[in-house]
Amino acid sequence: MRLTRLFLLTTGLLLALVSALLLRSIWMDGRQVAAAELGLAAMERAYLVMKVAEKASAERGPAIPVLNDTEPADPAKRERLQAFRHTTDAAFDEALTALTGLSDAASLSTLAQLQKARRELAHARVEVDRVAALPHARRSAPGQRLTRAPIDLMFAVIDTVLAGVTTQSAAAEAVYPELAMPLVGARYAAELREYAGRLGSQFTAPLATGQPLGREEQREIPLLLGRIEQLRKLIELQARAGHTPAPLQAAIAAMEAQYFAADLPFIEQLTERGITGQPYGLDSAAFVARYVPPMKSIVALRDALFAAARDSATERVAAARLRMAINAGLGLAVLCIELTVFLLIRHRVLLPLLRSTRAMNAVMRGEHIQPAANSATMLRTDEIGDMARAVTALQEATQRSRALEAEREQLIAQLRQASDTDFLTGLLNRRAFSEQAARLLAQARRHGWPVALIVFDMDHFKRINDEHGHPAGDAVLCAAAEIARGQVRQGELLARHGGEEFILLAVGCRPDEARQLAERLRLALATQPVQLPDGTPLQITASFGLAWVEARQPVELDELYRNADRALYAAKSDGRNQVRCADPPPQPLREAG
Ligand SMILES: Nc1nc2c(ncn2[C@@H]2O[C@H](COP(=O)(O)OP(=O)(O)OP(=O)(O)O)[C@@H](O)[C@H]2O)c(=O)[nH]1
Repeated sequence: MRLTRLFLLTTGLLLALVSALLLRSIWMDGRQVAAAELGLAAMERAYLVMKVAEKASAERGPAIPVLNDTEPADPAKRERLQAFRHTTDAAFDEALTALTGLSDAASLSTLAQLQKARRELAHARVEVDRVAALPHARRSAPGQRLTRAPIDLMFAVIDTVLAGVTTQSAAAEAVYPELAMPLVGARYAAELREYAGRLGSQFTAPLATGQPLGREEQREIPLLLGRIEQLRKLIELQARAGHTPAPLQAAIAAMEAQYFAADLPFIEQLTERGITGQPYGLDSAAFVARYVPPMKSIVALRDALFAAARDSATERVAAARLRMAINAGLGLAVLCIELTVFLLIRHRVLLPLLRSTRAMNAVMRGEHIQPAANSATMLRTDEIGDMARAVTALQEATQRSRALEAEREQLIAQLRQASDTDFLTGLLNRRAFSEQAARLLAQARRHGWPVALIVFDMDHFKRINDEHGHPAGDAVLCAAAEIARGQVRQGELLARHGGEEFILLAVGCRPDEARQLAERLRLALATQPVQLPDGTPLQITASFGLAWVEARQPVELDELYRNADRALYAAKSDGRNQVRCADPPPQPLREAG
């Protein structure tokens, strides 16, 4: 597997793994935060239900005077009861609103319990109103105890509400088991407040009628006192479990001082009088004013216990959120670092490697690539920089060596051309002609082509030299070569054979075509005056000797040349400026030029 692919694969896997771990951590933290928030919300709802219990319990206070009212009825007592009923209804409404729409089992169960309690309360209120509407003599008739039944109904309401408190706070305790102590303590305090109220309720009717305590009250009071003492111990136990915050300690001390140290001895005195038939020494209103206010210390303790639990739960929610934020932050940081490392390795190692590999491949293919002498990679001081510099040096060395090689090739080609070329006319020289002619003749032999050889020599050239100077003779030779070159076709080999003699080999040229070619050459030379270096035009002529072999005949260059030379000699001898053929026997073809 290629390194880049392997790197991409491992980085991708690593990224996926870290992302998965990060998501899992966030998901788990999120669940903890959600659970903590749910627990806190359950705790708040438990508190709302406790408030319902408190308000419904408090409603008994003004109900008893109404039930024991004499004729004519006191409207103030009824108004006071009505005001308490409104307060209870508001507490019910608030708790029911908080519970409505929730789908967890605890909330559904609490909602059902509260709805049941509200129905029971409505029934108890109907009973209170019905009994209160009866004549006083009937209500207060000894042994009737008609006023007791509606109050018992109201007691039952509180039992139902407290069951709801238990359900709801159990939901919070499930999330915060370590907060069970203060939560249970708060529940006990709510219960204590209820039993303290019930204890007081035992006296309001006897005090209102001035009668001693009945059998029922005498049986109920010790039971209530026992339950109250039991709850007192339980609360103390719950509150003192673990660290007890200062506000909680103060609330316990206040309850002990106000209710247990002052209110309960007062109740014991009243009980003693009620049993022995002594006068109570106060009416029911004075009793309420004396007994009820210290009970607020129990409610205060309940609130302090609940506040301790709530503060602790709020701290836990905040801690869970902080943990989630830290985990998410750390995870994101790891992701960012990994991405940065990935990009750094890719940018600083892999890409320079790829570029260097491409450059090396280009060097091997012989492509020209401009070395990036000033690139950022070249300026680096690390190993990649060393590698890039080495690759660039190699590129430069290779290019230098290529340039030298090309120069050498060019030089060789120039030398070869110079060695093949006649320096004066630029035509092939005799040596090169011999080499190339040998190849052409071999080709002609293979294919059985006819071959013609024309040798021509400038007429009276010595005279030109003598009359116009050697440079003029050179110029005439150059001009003659140029004129001859103009008549030659592709595949025909023209050369300066030496001195003022030229030679032309035509392969695949039949004898008649060869004759026409020689004649065309002769005519061209004879009809185009040559410009001497001093500007003087000069008419020149040349004599031609032609030799050939027919198609599929054996052919040798030397023999052909000898025959052509003989024909040339004949042309010279016959007066020059003419073409003579070697075979068949030379015949004059001369036409006046
Ligand atoms: N300017 C010049 N003259 C050359 C060159 N090569 C040979 N010659 C001269 O060419 C002349 C040849 O003269 P000859 O062989 O007598 O022939 P010719 O004068 O042309 O007379 P015919 O061939 O019989 O017509 C000599 O004077 C050579 O010096 C050359 O490269 N340049």
